[in-house]
Amino acid sequence: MNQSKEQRILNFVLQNAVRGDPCSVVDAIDKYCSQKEWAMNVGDEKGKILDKTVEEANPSVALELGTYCGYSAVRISRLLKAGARLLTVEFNPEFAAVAKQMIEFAGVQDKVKLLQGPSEEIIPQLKKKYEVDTLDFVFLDHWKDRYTPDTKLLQECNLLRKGSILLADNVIFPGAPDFLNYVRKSPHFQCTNYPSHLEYMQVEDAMEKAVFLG
Ligand SMILES: O=C(c1ccccc1)c1ccc(O)c(O)c1[N+](=O)[O-]
Ligand SMILES: [Mg+2]
Repeated sequence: MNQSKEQRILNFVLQNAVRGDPCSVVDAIDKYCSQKEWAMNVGDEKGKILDKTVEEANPSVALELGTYCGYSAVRISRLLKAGARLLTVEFNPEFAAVAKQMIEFAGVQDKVKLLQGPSEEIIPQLKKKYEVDTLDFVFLDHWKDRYTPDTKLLQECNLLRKGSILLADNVIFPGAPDFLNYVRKSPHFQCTNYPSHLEYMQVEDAMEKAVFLG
């Protein structure tokens, strides 16, 4: 059966990266997706903004919405302190299967828990089923029309605490206008915009950081 683009990306990583070396996995994905086939990984330019925000948050518990092939899960988890964990949610089972192999090859499987299913079902389970108290960092990179409802759901489920940092990808392209409107108008968030470009393209994009104020 014909391979999917995501399987081709994984195969390139298996052939060209170093097992147990997360940076080599990130670099291999960026090499493939910039030279061979575009894919919706956050990429290296926005990835550097992600890195800085993860370092600022220094999370004990982080959540990612939108695993895709595992690029940002590997990128985030390589920066986590000992004992910290990343929960990453992917709706698409084919993407999740590729991401699982990507995470294991990178050697970060002990830091990362991959949850396959709809974010709106998984978020309400985080406290009881996944033993989360509150989230220190949340990376939003899934369907853009889910950013706002899932942010509201995180608040309703008491998963945010004073100082929790949300970072949203693609707020310019493809765009998340209702999310920008929501967090920028809310008295519960302090927002910062980081202009950048769509991964592997010369198209304007940006990331938005929203710090929960309690
Ligand atoms: O929505 C798309 C998209 C739309 C159409 C075709 C391909 C991708 C997209 C584009 C860049 C992203 O960084 C990203 O996270 C996404 N996404 O789906 O989550
Ligand atoms: Mg994205």
